[in-house]
Amino acid sequence: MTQDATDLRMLLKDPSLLQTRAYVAGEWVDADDGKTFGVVNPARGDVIAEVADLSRAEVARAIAAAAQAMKGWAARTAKDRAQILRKWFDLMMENQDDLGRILTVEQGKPLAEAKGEIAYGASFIEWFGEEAKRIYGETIPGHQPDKRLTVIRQPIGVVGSITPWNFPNAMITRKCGPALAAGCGFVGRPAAETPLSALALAVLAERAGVPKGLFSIVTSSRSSDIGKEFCENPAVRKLTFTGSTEVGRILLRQAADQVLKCSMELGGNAPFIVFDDADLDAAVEGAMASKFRNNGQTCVCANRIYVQAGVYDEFARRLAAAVDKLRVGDGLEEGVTTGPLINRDAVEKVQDHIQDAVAGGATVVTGGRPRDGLFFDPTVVTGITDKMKVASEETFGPLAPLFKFTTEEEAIERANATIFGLAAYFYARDIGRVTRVQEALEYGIVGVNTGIISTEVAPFGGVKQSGLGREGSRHGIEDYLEMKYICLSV
Ligand SMILES: NC(=O)C1=CN([C@@H]2O[C@H](COP(=O)(O)OP(=O)(O)OC[C@H]3O[C@@H](n4cnc5c(N)ncnc54)[C@H](OP(=O)(O)O)[C@@H]3O)[C@@H](O)[C@H]2O)C=CC1
Ligand SMILES: O=C(O)[C@H](O)CS(=O)(=O)O
Repeated sequence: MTQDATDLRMLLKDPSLLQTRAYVAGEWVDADDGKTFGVVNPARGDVIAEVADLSRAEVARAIAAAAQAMKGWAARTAKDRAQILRKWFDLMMENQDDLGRILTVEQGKPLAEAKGEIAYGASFIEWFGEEAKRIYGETIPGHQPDKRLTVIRQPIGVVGSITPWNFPNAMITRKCGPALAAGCGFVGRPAAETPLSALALAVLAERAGVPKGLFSIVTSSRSSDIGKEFCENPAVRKLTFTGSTEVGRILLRQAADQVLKCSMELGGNAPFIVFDDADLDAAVEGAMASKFRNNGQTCVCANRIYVQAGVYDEFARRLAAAVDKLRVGDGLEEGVTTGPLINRDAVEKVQDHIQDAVAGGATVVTGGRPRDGLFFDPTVVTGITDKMKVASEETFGPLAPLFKFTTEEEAIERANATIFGLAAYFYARDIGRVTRVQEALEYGIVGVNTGIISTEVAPFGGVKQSGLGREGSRHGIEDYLEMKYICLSV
């Protein structure tokens, strides 16, 4: 499919938001060796920008600058830090349309969804600006007459951040929001596929008054090198990562040498269970929202859809009808609901899961084929069994595989039979069943009669091999603080 090359600057009200140099220690810089890497529009296949390709040396400078800048930043009052974060939030919302267009062009999601991510991402900056003012300590009754005991909480230090391509704005703000609110310095390395959204965030951080050097965005195609700098540089005291469990394991191994504190938001394999007492129309609506958000490219997407035998055929029929209404295309086009996948590997993974299922006897009810470029049919497949790849691997694409079950106990056992434990969903109306199932599911997040759970006010994170720690909520700032116990002898 030949289409005009994307001229992103023509799409923006404020073209200065489109930066291709890295933001290091308060300056916009090229790589020391002048190298760049290309950023591709997944909907059209054209290179939309050449971005500075940094090595460890530039990242080390960003870390040193963050360590220096955080001394003054941590000494400011919480209210002062909160006011600057609030200004950053305001600027993100004022520029929501431009930030959304940059995000759509580099990641692919439809503009309406991209603008939704900007609001979601901005909400973490707003939320943690408020939480900055609630970092309380405590006093403890002394264990001896001459002892006065207190506990204070202080910023952990410089934070290294590595984030994925599927939410190029919100995954960064879900980390830098609490980090800056706590008084930390922050060095963020965005995915090579989607650096432009991160650089636009840095433009607005500068305008909001975030001190030079405190916040850096280090763009690089050499992800492994940057990860090693974060894990080996003694000035880094915290590593926060969102991405696959496979890469999370690599980083945890590397972080062990320095006993580096880590937050890990990793892969998922979400079950979506429809019981025979469910509101079927609501269940279809929830399955559509959970499964096809970001074209299935989120870690909390329904990956396995279990339907009780009595309603299986009717649910499959209604879901296929809803899927057929989706409109696949360039996210900048009006009315498009489903963009491209991020790259060729992603297309091949979806195709592999479908071919594996059909080889095992499953039936494609609708969709099932790749289209031009990186586009793929939204797909529903019935007759899925636990032996198929889609039962144990995360598809990360627009495939809705329907498993049939008979009893509540069987559904819970099969839903929990995975190394992952991020999000799970189920639809039922019997209050006894709702109570039993929500407590029995081994997941960090459970959606009951809803397919969308993401909000800045609630703790987001997984159990088992889906991660360590929580992001968002009043808990999300804890990972950026250290607790100090002071024993004063009077
Ligand atoms: N739990 C959650 O919130 C999320 C989980 N994921 C999971 O990630 C997978 C797909 O996303 P994807 O981005 O491909 O995940 P990856 O884990 O491959 O990449 C995530 C980030 O890590 C970087 N990276 C890759 N290898 C290394 C390394 N050795 N050292 C340091 N950094 C590295 C990548 O850089 P680059 O891309 O430049 O190689 C990217 O910025 C799925 O399994 C999905 O479930 C994704 C998003 C959110
Ligand atoms: O990376 C992801 O998939 C996000 O964490 C999912 S969400 O927070 O946007 O729901």
